[in-house]
Amino acid sequence: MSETWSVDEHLTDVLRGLRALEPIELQLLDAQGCVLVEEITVPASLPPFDNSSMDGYAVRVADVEGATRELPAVLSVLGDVAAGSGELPEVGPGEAARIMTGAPLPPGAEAVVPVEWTDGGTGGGPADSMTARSADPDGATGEVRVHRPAAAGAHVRARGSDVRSGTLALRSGTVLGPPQIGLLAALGFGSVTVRPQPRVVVLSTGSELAQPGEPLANGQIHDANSFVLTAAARAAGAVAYRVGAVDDDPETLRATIEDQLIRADVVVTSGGVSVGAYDVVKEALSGIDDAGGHVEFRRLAMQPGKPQGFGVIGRENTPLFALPGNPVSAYVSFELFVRPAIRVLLGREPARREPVRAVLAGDEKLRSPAGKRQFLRGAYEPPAAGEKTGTVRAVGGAGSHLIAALAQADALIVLPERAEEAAPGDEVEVIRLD
Ligand SMILES: Nc1nc2c(c(=O)[nH]1)N[C@H]1C(S)=C(S)[C@@H](COP(=O)(O)OP(=O)(O)OC[C@H]3O[C@@H](n4cnc5c(N)ncnc54)[C@H](O)[C@@H]3O)O[C@H]1N2
Ligand code: MOO
Repeated sequence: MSETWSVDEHLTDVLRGLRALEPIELQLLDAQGCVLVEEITVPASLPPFDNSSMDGYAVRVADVEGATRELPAVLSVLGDVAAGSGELPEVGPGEAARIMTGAPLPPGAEAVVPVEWTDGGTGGGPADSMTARSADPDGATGEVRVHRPAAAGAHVRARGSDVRSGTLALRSGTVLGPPQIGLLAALGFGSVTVRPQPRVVVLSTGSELAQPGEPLANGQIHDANSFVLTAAARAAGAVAYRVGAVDDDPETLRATIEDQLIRADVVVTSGGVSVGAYDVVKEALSGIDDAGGHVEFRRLAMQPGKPQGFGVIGRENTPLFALPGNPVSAYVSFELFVRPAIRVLLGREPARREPVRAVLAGDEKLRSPAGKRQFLRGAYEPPAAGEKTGTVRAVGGAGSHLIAALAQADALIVLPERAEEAAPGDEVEVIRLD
């Protein structure tokens, strides 16, 4: 491990061999966050039929022409048309049908007058609302007095006014968020063809690790990394499986990883990659596996996150990231290398987060080791009204064990290799973590 790689060289090497996952057909809700790989053409117009946008009365325009409170149009009510009604009355001259929002406009009717423009069939003043059918089963009989005229098409949502049959609803390459899933459902698609979410298996290593919720024996700490990395994988759009902590024993680790390969598009480990006598990941994965896979361990010119392992393992050449064990190092490494890899597998562009510029706030200089790219934790404030640049202040120090400060941060302050310090008021590069 004498050579040192830059952050950019490592990321390029990591992404070089990765391709988006092969498309599969998924049920709508399983496709959330996935990239669509087919053009969706509208099979049938939406709405599928002319329907009412108000609770009221479906009328003929000529019947309500000139109607006023003093001289109402008096129409005989044929009955109710509720949403979902399949059988519709024919509305003839002098007639009206009581109609609910979303119900099909019955033949003969040309407009809807809202119930508030009528006496609601009571013979009294203007109605506020209809009486529930359960309380007044005869509410849709007798006469209704209409107090205002309505133009043709008033309060009617025309067939195809949302989307027309045969037009393009969603382009291939669209990321399916809640509104797109809603549209697909409205169009009647139960499943779609997408690039699936990568399955990421996360395991941490270290005989000192205890499961959160369990008491600590002497020398033990709770396993934070398998949780932060699983959560980060989910936030990046993957399906993540947390295996938990494996003891510092190379045979156990090898066997655990092998068992997990069946459900992994990516494996992420934490810990055991530095130069100690118990650095189990390095020990278990150095060299070439039975299927010809190989994990390379490197030293990067960055802080935190100096020791890194990356390669492919098993028969499927599954990418494996061996991240350093310090919790901040593990998380920062994930954001810089694993997240872009997940985005590539998802087929999502851009794979990397675009950094933004921000003015360094606070009253202390930040220091950075020469020749290393440093990622300090920061709290970012977007630009104030009229400003172009936001501000960022450092949260906590540079130590890679400072997980409490990490939890207060929403950004990484990037100090480049050439910089040894940044002073308050300087413009710095920031990677936002939201
Ligand atoms: N002589 C040297 N020592 C170290 C070097 C070096 O260059 N020379 N590099 C340091 C750097 S930088 C890092 S980063 C770490 C990386 O160490 P490992 O990846 O081997 O990780 P461990 O030794 O297993 O653990 C490091 C640290 O993090 C704690 N840890 C580990 N896993 C978890 C977890 N799942 N949850 C919470 N905390 C965890 C662990 O207890 C250690 O304190 O090596 C330095 N040493
Ligand atoms: O690479 Mo280590 O992450 O500096 O603590």
